[in-house]
Amino acid sequence: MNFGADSTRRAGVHRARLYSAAQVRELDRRAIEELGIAGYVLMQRAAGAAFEALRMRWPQATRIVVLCGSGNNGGDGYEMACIARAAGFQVDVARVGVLPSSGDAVHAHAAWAQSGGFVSVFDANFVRDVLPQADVIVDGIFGIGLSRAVEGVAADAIAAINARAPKQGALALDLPSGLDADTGAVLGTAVRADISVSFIGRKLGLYVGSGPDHAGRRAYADLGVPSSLTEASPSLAELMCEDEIPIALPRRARSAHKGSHGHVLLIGGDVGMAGAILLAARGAHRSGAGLVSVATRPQHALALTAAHPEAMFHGLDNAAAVDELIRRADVLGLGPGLGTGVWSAGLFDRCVRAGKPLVLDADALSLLARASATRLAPGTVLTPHPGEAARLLGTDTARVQGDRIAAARALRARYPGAIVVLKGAGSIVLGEQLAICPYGNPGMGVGGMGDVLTGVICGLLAQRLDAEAATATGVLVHALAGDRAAAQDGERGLLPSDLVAQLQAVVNP
Ligand SMILES: NC(=O)C1=CN([C@@H]2O[C@H](COP(=O)(O)OP(=O)(O)OC[C@H]3O[C@@H](n4cnc5c(N)ncnc54)[C@H](O)[C@@H]3O)[C@@H](O)[C@H]2O)[C@H](O)CC1
Ligand SMILES: [K+]
Repeated sequence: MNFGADSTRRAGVHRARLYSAAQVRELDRRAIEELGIAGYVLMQRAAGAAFEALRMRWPQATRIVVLCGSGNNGGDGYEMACIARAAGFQVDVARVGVLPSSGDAVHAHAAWAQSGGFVSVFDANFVRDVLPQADVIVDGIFGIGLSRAVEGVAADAIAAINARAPKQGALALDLPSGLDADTGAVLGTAVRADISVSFIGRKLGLYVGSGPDHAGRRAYADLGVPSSLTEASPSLAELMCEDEIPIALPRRARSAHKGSHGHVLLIGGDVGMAGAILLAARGAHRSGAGLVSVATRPQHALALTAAHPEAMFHGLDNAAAVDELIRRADVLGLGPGLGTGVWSAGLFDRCVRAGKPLVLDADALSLLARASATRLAPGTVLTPHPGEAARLLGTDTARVQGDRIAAARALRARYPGAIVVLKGAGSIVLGEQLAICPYGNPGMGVGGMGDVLTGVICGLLAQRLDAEAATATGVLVHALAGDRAAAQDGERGLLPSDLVAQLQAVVNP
């Protein structure tokens, strides 16, 4: 399967592009009208690519069931049935809804019928008698044409796919049916696939919202649409990739010394919340900062020094004492365990006015939400999770999660020039570019992981990456370290310190 060159070259790295349904339709149209690639040929290529992906994922499979909707996604399914049968597979096809009545899918259905193929009606009998025989179920119900919440027989078909036996696989054509191609929202119900094969352009919805939960492994086939076309067409976002790290973090000069790698000042750790600022300090050190200072409550300074002697811990009785520490630092990270009381608010005001590279996280974001008139210096990094984003936007978490891209854009509109991280499955980094991180895992849904991220981003800023590069690279490094930690002993029980332990390997690829 050809992995397309639908990527953008950033600093020598190929970042795949992510598209909306409308943008892919435009690509389809231009491929057909400008390059003369017939829509039906694209459909045949889509079916061929999907069949190749099926063979690679399930090499022992000999029997498949293909569930076809009434549109061109169903057309892909009929074509795939023809190819599988010609390859010697036992193939059962059922229509979910009506047969195609227009478009290329009509030809595909005709090809299946002319090859002697039969089309069953998807119903309870089919679920009882035929579906359980399949090694793999192919989801050709809906693709980018999904336009409303799924119900009726389509919902029944999706439920049947999701109730498949553990030994059965599910391959989604273009998108898991029921998933919104643009936002990754589930419209009523959606297939949980083992693999989704996306055609011509990778759909953004596979990487954000509920996409990561439904897509399974995300494969892609360009169907022979040349990069000259995809590169010239608008896309919604870029997909971060591991290859960026050695480009963003070049080898160090042999003559380097601790002053060469910047000085981070982390501020937080209000009474009883010292752990958060300690995790941030470790994150900053493990991402390569030369010097790390921590401004915290006096009663924590001694214990923290014992826990992480590599950093310098300063106990502050009052906020004014932080001015000298800010003067000596290159980068400020504010928020982990900061609290929102008088001491905390005084530190917030001083950091926001300091005019130094600044990362605001956790309680600093709560203080920012309260300080409605605050203007942030361009390049300030905000790292909210969905709940913090909702507070900053004056909305609720469900709205943020319903369209994460829109929420990130709203945050950047509210704080012009800020670099926004919207954390969660498919973390979003919005600066000049909109980038999605496809790495990370549910084991990272543990308190403290965000504190580490704050430290990592500060550490990269201290090494003179620009705000957007430091933020994107920091999110990428953090997620990859989380995946390495999960690969060791699993996701459940994963701790921030396990992720910290993987950082050094990730930042030295
Ligand atoms: N040349 C091309 O365009 C290629 C397209 N490919 C495949 O085509 C689909 C998009 O096909 P389309 O016909 O536009 O829509 P769908 O098949 O995704 O949807 C079918 C049909 O269903 C109706 N519908 C929408 N929502 C619902 C709902 N909730 N309940 C019931 N019915 C619904 C609506 O009328 C749709 O038209 C694309 O994803 C690719 O798989 C080829 O792969 C490449 C060439
Ligand atoms: K589908």
